[in-house]
Formats: sequence, C-alpha cells, structure tokens
Amino acid sequence: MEANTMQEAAMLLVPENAAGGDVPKGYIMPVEDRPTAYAPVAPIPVIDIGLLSGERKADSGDEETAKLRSALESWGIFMVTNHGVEPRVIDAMCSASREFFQRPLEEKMKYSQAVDGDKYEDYHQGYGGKELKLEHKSTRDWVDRMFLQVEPQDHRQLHLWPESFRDVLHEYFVQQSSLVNKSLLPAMARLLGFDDDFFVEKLQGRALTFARLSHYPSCPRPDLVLGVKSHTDATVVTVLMVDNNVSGLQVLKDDVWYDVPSPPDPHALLIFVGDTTEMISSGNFKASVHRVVTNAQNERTSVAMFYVPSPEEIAPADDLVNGSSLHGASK
Ligand SMILES: O=C(O)CCC(=O)C(=O)O
Ligand SMILES: [Fe+2]
Repeated sequence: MEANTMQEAAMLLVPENAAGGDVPKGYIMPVEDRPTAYAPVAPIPVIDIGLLSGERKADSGDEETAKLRSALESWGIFMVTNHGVEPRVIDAMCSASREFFQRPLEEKMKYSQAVDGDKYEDYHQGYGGKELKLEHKSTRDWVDRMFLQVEPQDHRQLHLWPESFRDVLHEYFVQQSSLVNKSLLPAMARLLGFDDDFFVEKLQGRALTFARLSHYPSCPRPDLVLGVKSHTDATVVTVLMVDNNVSGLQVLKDDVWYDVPSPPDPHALLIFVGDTTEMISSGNFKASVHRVVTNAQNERTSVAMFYVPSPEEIAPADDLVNGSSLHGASK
C-alpha cells in the first residue's frame, strides 16, 4: 500500500469508532508496560518565574531558586506561572488545536506529511503518518498528532500549517521563546554557575524549535494502552500546555510512575528538562522520563514546544566535566 493513501493514514491513526468497543490489537501494550491501577501524585513544584527574571531576580528569588534547583536535580519537570505568555494566547492556541483535531480525517490529511512524499523526511513534519508509521512493528500510541518546525522561521513549511492557527502559533511561539531565552534558560545557567546566556548561546546559530500538537481521544480500555510511551525529550527544554488541564501525564522516578497534577493556575506551563540539558550539565540536571496515559471519559489535547540546539553545540560544559561542583559554583 502506498504511504500516502487515505487508507493507510486511517490505519495508522487512532480508530475514531473505538469508544464503547475493544481497542485494536496493535495498541495493546506488553503487560509490563501497561499503566498501573494507582499512581501517586508527583510533588511537582510551581515556580513564579517572574521572580527569577529581570530586575527582581537579585532580591526576591531565593525561595523560587531553591525550588527550581530541586526540580532540575530530581524530577526534571516543573510548572511555571507569571511567565509572560498571555492567557489570551494560551486559550487561543488550545482552541485552535482542539478545533483542528475535530475535523474529519480528509480535512486533516490536507496537512499530511505524505503530501510531499519524502521531501521533509528529516523531521517528519505535518499531520499524522510517519512517526506512527515508524512504530509499525511495535505497539502504537493512542494519539493523533501534528508536528511542525517553528524555528528558524525561514524553514517553516507553511503549507503544512492550517491557516486557522498560523497566526496564533506564531504569537504563542514569540511570547514563549521570550520566556525560554530571557527567563528560564538564564535562571538555569545561573544555577550551574554560568553567565545568563550560557544555554541561550547553545540555541543560537541553528536553533531549532518544533511544535507537536497531540490529541488523545478517550479510550475504552485505558488499562491496556498508552497515549505516548515512556521517553525523554531530545531537547534543552520542552514547554507544554494542556487544554483544560485534563490529566494523563506521568513521570518516572525511582522506578515508580507518578501522576503530574493539574496546575493551580490553568494558564501555568509545564517545563521538561531534556536530554541535552542533562548532558550539558553532566547529569546534574535530570531529563524527565515521562509518558501519557489515556482516559475513558475525557479526550485530551496538548501542545509541546521542543527547544533543540544546533547539533555542533552539544557537548558537556568543560567546567562541569572538569569537576567543578554544581552547588559550589557561583557567578
Ligand atoms: O501530551 C503530553 O502531555 C506530553 C507529550 C510528550 O511528551 C511529547 O510530545 O514529547
Ligand atoms: Fe515528551
């Protein structure tokens, strides 16, 4: 069967008529990887990132700095509030994503990766297909996806961006990259004893930013399947927002899966430490191992932004490799 036929796309995507029935065999996880009946709630810190930025960072950020350090060194995941991304923009991004996934398959397929054949093979941009196709031989994730390169801006394949969210995805990215480059990465660099621009420099030159919109339909057997299997992100950081805060995200710590709770503020954003940061920090900061479980009642939509450095910039920082202490380092 040709990769770009509707038939194959439909086979690869989550069956729309599964609710109320059994799940197809291809989605059933091996017993050892299935969700546990009970997961404790992870004590994920909520950090007022505004207190760690700009003028205020010197005098009022001590408690927030301690929380950030603890999150980076243990869970590899935390929530941020007071982050400068407008609630209006977050709400618009959520509605636009939800609206896209509700369209009929033929409409979504107009943005399919298959439209241009293998032209964008490197990053599998567009709706559906390739990421799932790679999993032909393993268990499939219970998810519908859209994957787009957002930065560098001149590499955007705008014909794969639904017009309904072009403007809002751009605005969301601009506000969020200001959070990442001006507040978050400088605060992380200071904890390692480096200048504010240490991580930001890693992202310059050929900085790559990707957006992955994920829609997890409700599932008749959440005990058998996963929305996304266990993984770490190959990023410096990943920023995630979840529509209506429907739960489902879990993090692994000491071999136990924990539920990530809903944030106290519906417009809080979740930050994941990625593999690159773990490597650059010589393991002092931990990449979060996470997965998504499904839900029998609720569907769930999330938007993840992946901040990836240019490949030549990825190497452990000399100062850390040579044994200087994370805690002892000071600016
Ligand atoms: O949907 C989520 O909550 C997480 C998605 C995720 O981990 C990913 O896209 O890498
Ligand atoms: Fe992830």
